[in-house]
Amino acid sequence: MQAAMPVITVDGPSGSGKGTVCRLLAETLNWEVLDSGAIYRVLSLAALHHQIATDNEEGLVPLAANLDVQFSIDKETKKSKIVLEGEDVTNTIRNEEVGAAASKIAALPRVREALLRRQRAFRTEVGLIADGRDMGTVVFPDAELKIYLTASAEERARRRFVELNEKGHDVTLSGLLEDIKARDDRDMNRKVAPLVPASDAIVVDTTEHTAEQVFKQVMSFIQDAIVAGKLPKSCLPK
Ligand SMILES: Nc1ncnc2c1ncn2[C@@H]1O[C@H](COP(=O)(O)OP(=O)(O)O)[C@@H](O)[C@H]1O
Ligand SMILES: Nc1ccn([C@H]2C[C@H](O)[C@@H](COP(=O)(O)OP(=O)(O)O)O2)c(=O)n1
Repeated sequence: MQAAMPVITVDGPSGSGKGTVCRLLAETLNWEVLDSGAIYRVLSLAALHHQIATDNEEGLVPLAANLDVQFSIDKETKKSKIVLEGEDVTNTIRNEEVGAAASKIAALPRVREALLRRQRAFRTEVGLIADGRDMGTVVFPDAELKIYLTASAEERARRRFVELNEKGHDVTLSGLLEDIKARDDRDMNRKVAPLVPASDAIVVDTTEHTAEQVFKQVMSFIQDAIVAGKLPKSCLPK
């Protein structure tokens, strides 16, 4: 039987820089990315389309189990594309309302259970960078390297403000800070798979660091894992 491919997990709260670091890592190592948050976001949009409330666990479980979603990478732009029930939802799922609804749905134990197999199926021919909240604790507890990114809520709200402003969204810094705190509270205090660093995760506070600095630091952890024999040397580019 073929050995399971290596996994690097990157967990942390909203705006801590997970997506940015995961994209850079995937490009450098030429590995696949699992954006697990996008799965929860897509499910919350599907629930909206099918008029299923975010607390209706009975209704959400079959929707999660049969979610008609495709993740792909556009060959020309190299950007990821997400299609739900035939509709391109790549941008729609990124707004804060969908994020908040995703966080509510994500608190339901049977919904999480229904999405487990779909997430684990991302571990295929090459290595996997897994981005989320419970990648190191629940989905890939045997991952070769686990990173937990964090930053102050104020800095994370500031980052989102800059990002959404650039995209032309009408948002306020105080509103985003409130949203981020509410989401942290829900994600960290739910009963199943709460957002916590795995006991064997390396915690990195990114508040005072640029994305480039954080990426370099994570690359140094990869080097350490190679020296320790946890990751194969072949995972680094020639
Ligand atoms: N270390 C950093 N310093 C400043 N801005 C950052 C940093 N890391 C990411 N960003 C920016 O902050 C925003 C949120 O980052 P993102 O990677 O989407 O976070 P997450 O996936 O954890 O929610 C993006 O606009 C990104 O460009
Ligand atoms: N592995 C995961 C990923 C996301 N979630 C939930 C909780 C999060 O608030 C929402 C949205 O996650 P997402 O990673 O897209 O959010 P951010 O980009 O970090 O703002 O989904 C989860 O419970 N478990």
